[in-house]
Amino acid sequence: MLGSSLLVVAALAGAAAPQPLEPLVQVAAERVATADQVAAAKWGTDQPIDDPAREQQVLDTMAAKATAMGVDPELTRRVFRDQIEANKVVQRGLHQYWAAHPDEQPTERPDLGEVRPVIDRLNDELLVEIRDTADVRAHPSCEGELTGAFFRIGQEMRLDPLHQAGVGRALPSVCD
Ligand SMILES: C=C(O[C@@H]1C=C(C(=O)O)C=C[C@H]1O)C(=O)O
Repeated sequence: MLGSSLLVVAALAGAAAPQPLEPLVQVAAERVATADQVAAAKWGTDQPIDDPAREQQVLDTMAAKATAMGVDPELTRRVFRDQIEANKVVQRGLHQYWAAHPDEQPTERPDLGEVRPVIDRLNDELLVEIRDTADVRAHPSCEGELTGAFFRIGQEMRLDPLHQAGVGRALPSVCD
């Protein structure tokens, strides 16, 4: 009897505590990772990193979807503004790196028209996470949870410093 209780306690102690913001940070990191493809699509073309029309479309689309899902559209705009800035941090970093290291420039040019639907899908996933984390985002422990998730996901995905910086830029509006 005592033995089996101890086993239960040991199992509970070993089980990872739920980390409610990790899925959100994971999606943000996957979105940041798309910057590699976007940067390669634009490299060597006259297509600028900043595309204000596309940004407006992302913000308006996600705000409308948020409203339909009962999520605050202004919060949604802030969070997605940060995702966009984060993506551009990584694109700029890569363009600077490639300019300085010609050997490492991309040898193929992805089609931006194929990358953007991937970003659209991640946008939808992120909005679901925003909706599903309302309680933890409003809690005083949010910043601590977020910092922990930021470092764990960075390690799990083996992010390099540029991408880790990108994910950091994606997160300031997450906690209420
Ligand atoms: C990712 C792109 O580059 C920039 C970043 C965007 C984003 O993160 O959604 C949107 C437009 C561009 O300013 C892109 O052009 O699609």
